[in-house]
Amino acid sequence: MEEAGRAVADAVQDSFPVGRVLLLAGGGANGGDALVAARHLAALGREVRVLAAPARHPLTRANRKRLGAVGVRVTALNAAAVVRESSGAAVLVDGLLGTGFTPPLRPELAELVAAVNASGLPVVAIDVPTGLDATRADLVGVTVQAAQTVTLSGLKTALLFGPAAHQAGEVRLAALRLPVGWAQAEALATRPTRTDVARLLPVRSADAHKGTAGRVWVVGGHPGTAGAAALAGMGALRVGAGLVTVYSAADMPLVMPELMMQRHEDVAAALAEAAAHSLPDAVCLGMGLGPHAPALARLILGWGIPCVLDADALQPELAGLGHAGCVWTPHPGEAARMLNCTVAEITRDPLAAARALQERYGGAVILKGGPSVVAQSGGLWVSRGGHPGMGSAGMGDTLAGIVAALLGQGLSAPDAALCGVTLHARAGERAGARHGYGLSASDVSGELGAAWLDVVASVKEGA
Ligand SMILES: NC(=O)C1=CN([C@@H]2O[C@H](COP(=O)(O)OP(=O)(O)OC[C@H]3O[C@@H](n4cnc5c(N)ncnc54)[C@H](OP(=O)(O)O)[C@@H]3O)[C@@H](O)[C@H]2O)[C@@H](O)CC1
Ligand SMILES: Nc1ncnc2c1ncn2[C@@H]1O[C@H](COP(=O)(O)OP(=O)(O)O)[C@@H](O)[C@H]1O
Repeated sequence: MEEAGRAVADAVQDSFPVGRVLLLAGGGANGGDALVAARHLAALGREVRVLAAPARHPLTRANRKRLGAVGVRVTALNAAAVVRESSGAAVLVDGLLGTGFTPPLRPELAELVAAVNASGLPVVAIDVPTGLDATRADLVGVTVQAAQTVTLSGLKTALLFGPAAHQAGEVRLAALRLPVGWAQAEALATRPTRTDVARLLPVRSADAHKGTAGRVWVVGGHPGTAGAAALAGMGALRVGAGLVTVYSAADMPLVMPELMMQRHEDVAAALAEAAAHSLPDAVCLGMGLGPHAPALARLILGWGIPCVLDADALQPELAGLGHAGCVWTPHPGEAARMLNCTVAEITRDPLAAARALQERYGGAVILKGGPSVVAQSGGLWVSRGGHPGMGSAGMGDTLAGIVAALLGQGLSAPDAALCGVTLHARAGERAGARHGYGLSASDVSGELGAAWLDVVASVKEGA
């Protein structure tokens, strides 16, 4: 609570350095964080006013006493007091309710939230704006509209996705060292910076050649959806795969002459024959592959080599067959199929869904969206960036090829997943700046080389 309150005080001081600060403290730990923030702000010489509910949490009670001991008076919290004290304040800190809130909001709290929103003051919310259920991307009732949210320990679903995220304003993460026993039950995520990602990207020696830069097999395409496999192949080549062979049951468009396109009546037999000769560094399968996808997925998973399972290969019957080198890349519809639930259940809490997928399927999971979530056994990462123009067919196929190429260049499944979504999103931003909503997956592929250079440059720029 001490670290949390201090982080909130620092954020207020950074973003709203002048004028009186009005702090609202509920009775739980969220209110305790507000009381600690008030003490630190007072120590910095800021004029503070504190309105607090009776403290129910023992640490909150203790921090109320400490605040009194340094001469800060605490006044009873009610809507009339919020209206009165808002006048002349420069910023309001919302420490009413945090992750302990269970909807629906009780009427006295709803009245306070209305008074906060009517105050016209910029609001800094602690952990989550009051009224948001931290584990839901949708709104569950009246909610504080924050200018900034200082969230504690990790990012929550409500701060990242859907209409809930619009209530949070700019989100700052205060990574706390939690006392032993304060394990978080909810799914929390971090959002790596581009610099973090740049440090994971493969670096080649000067004498690298096509045989050492990753041999990737793409298994996809079916009459009518042959382009999906070609797009994955393009994505793989554009992030540096040395040799990309596409195995398909359909005739494919010649999109890049560098791709080795093989059409086979019996793809499984062709793959088995090629594998008997030598296995590739990574495989990417499922894009437009059609009904044979589960059987081919079983074959390829049995090889135990790094692989990406996408589209038609994302089937519930494969649960438990994943290994540490697999990356599963569902969009919410495919995720719902894999978890046997509705799409609404996936999009209501994408962090929990990504975690459940990883636990059930193994390896790493990319739950795609804007933003995408990467789940791995050690935790959850949320990607940055992308462009709304990326809502067009074939974008996911491109991503699957990108991730396979990174696996083929030696990255682990979680690192390939994180680097893949980052490069894909950055390339999407670049292509979006040129093409707007007319963006196509091929345009994104064309920007991947420049996106890679942007990510690497971030280390110098400190982004
Ligand atoms: N864990 C961590 O890592 C850390 C957590 N930290 C902090 O702890 C916060 C979580 O604290 P928490 O559990 O005390 O809950 P919190 O959000 O203050 O709310 C509890 C109050 O809510 C009330 N209430 C509930 N439902 C309601 C409703 N429908 N309508 C109205 N009221 C309702 C309930 O009232 P009651 O039902 O008891 O009358 C109770 O008084 C977290 O967000 C973060 O700020 C940091 O300090 C450090 C690291
Ligand atoms: N608004 C957006 N912002 C960022 N990324 C997006 C957005 N819309 C779509 N994407 C990305 O585009 C891809 C779409 O994947 P998917 O639905 O599987 O496409 P397809 O099946 O057509 O290949 C995902 O990687 C997703 O994250």
